[in-house]
Amino acid sequence: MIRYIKGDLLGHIPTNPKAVSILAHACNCHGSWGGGIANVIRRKFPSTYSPYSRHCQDLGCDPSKLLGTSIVIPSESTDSGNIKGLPPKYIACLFTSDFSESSGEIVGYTEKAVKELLRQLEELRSEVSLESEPDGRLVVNMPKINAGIFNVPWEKTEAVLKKVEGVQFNVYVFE
Ligand SMILES: Nc1ncnc2c1ncn2[C@@H]1O[C@H](COP(=O)(O)OP(=O)(O)OC[C@H]2O[C@H](OP(=O)(O)O)[C@H](O)[C@@H]2O)[C@@H](O)[C@H]1O
Repeated sequence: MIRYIKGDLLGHIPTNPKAVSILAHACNCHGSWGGGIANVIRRKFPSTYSPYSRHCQDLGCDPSKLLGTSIVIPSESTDSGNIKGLPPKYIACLFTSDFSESSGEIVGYTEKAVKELLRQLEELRSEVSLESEPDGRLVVNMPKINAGIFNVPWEKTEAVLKKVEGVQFNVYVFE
């Protein structure tokens, strides 16, 4: 299920103030958050950049080992992107492209990475109170992933996200 919310993803506040919010974004395999929302996340949640970058280096920045996978990185409470009184946000990295993939390939990797993310979150929720809907479905907050620097028409990514069950996607639309 997709819910569109007008506004800045970084300003997301969960309905339950005790819940940990997941902010997901599309990542490359080079270990760089240079532009777009990745650069904003790097500035707002600096504690999450090294774990992302190290993860890429550890796998030799090898697209064949990274594309279609995801990692979840808890931010530090000292990161300026965290909101006072709320638990530190967790940043989810979806490895969807390495700049040489076609739109179709990016969409395929997006589906795999999102499903892997959900598997990780289902395990994590036994230890951490993750943001969820009243019916228990996990909530994943994201921008229109792939629709900027990765240059994939949003409708293609949207079609894939619509097929994923058991999760509520909050897609923030930055005006
Ligand atoms: N605060 C905000 N709240 C809500 N929505 C926001 C927003 N700020 C921007 N948007 C929108 O969010 C969509 C995605 O646009 P982006 O271009 O960011 O990401 P993308 O997924 O296409 O591409 C990933 C590569 O971008 C970087 O590349 P570099 O490092 O520079 O090489 C990464 O590292 C990857 O490699 C566009 O609709 C933006 O309008």
